[in-house]
Amino acid sequence: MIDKPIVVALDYNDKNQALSLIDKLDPALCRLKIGKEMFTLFGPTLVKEIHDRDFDLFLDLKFHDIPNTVAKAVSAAADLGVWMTNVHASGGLAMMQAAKKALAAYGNDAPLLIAVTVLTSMSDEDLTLLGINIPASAQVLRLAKLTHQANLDGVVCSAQEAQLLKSTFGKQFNLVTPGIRPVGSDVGDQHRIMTPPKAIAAGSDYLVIGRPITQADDPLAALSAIHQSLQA
Ligand SMILES: O=c1ccn([C@@H]2O[C@H](COP(=O)(O)O)[C@@H](O)[C@H]2O)c(=O)[nH]1
Repeated sequence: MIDKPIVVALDYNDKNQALSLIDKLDPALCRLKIGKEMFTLFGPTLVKEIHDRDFDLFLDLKFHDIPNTVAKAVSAAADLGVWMTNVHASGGLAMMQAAKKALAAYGNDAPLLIAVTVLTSMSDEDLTLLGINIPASAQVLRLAKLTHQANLDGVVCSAQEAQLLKSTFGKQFNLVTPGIRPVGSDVGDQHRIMTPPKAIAAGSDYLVIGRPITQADDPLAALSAIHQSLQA
């Protein structure tokens, strides 16, 4: 198991609420993620406030645009000093290659660049509605191949595809898996889910976990129970 596999997804509309949770967390034990909601509300200032607290930050903005625009967007993310950022693999090979090339200028300071395959909220039926008539796992594999070809650092997928992708692309290709649900927690809008220990056993490198922690009555206790479940 990778060091610090848990990435807490902070999806709050209240910065103080987020900071009050962050201030109770230990940067030696977990990483953090902010996405479209918090970055749109609080921008680079929040990124700095999180970095000031010594956390590795995944800036989950899922860029999906023409190559030139995405290359500039990932460079802007790199300028913020984030640990990881991402694009949508369905933006295509040329877009992912342009993004990767833009980060070369940052050398060892470049963030990890990964690509979203199929959102964990989507089922096979949702793909059919988009005219994609193959199972989600097959579409994930197809987009992961493109991502690997573009030399990105890994993909966002569900833990349900982790075993297939690890055996296809090997250890170095990072698998970042949202849709993590401890036994008994609300599934919400997620479809392709797995528990934390099963996700690690399947080959997930990073477990992105939001509401099971942030919406818990005691977020610290929820996080600590997940930690414990991974040590067993
Ligand atoms: O396929 C994806 C890509 C990103 N996400 C993000 O992960 C978290 C999950 O939060 P939960 O509350 O644990 O469901 C959230 O920020 C999503 O934007 C994803 O769920 N699936």
